[in-house]
Amino acid sequence: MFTRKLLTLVLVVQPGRVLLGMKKRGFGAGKWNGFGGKVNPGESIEQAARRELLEESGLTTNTLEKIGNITFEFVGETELMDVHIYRADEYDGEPTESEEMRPQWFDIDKIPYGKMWADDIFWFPLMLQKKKFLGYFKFHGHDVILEQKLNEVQQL
Ligand SMILES: Nc1nc(NC2CC2)cc(N2CCOCC2)n1
Repeated sequence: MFTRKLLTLVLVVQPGRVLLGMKKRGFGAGKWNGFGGKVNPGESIEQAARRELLEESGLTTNTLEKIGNITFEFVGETELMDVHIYRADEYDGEPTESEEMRPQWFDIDKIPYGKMWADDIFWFPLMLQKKKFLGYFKFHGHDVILEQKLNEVQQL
């Protein structure tokens, strides 16, 4: 009944601040988010995460740590989004605007949750505490969460 679309999301975190990108087009345009997107055939999820990070922000990293997996359902749609979330605590390069994303550093206490996907305010605190989590969010449209589950786990 449901198919799954594999997607990636990378959050680059430094002491006291996190790098977000303003999505300039496509899915989630107008929202701040981490860097990520689709997994191509023949690519591992981690390789896709690294590729999207480089394409969208100009950064590479040696320290990609898997920290979460969230499944998203949209009422009336049969394709679930299976988002694999990573944290990078170190990076190489300079944040660079791309066609997709305009990167900007945010102090941890000034994360613009009102201009991000509605789920982020729930799991960002776990991500920032380096906790690992599994989640499920049921959306009505792009703004209303009808149901949610979020559990900390010891391993992913
Ligand atoms: N932060 C975040 N929240 C999402 N919520 C679901 C849309 C309701 C999706 C998403 N991404 C999906 C697209 O690929 C990048 C990550 N990233």
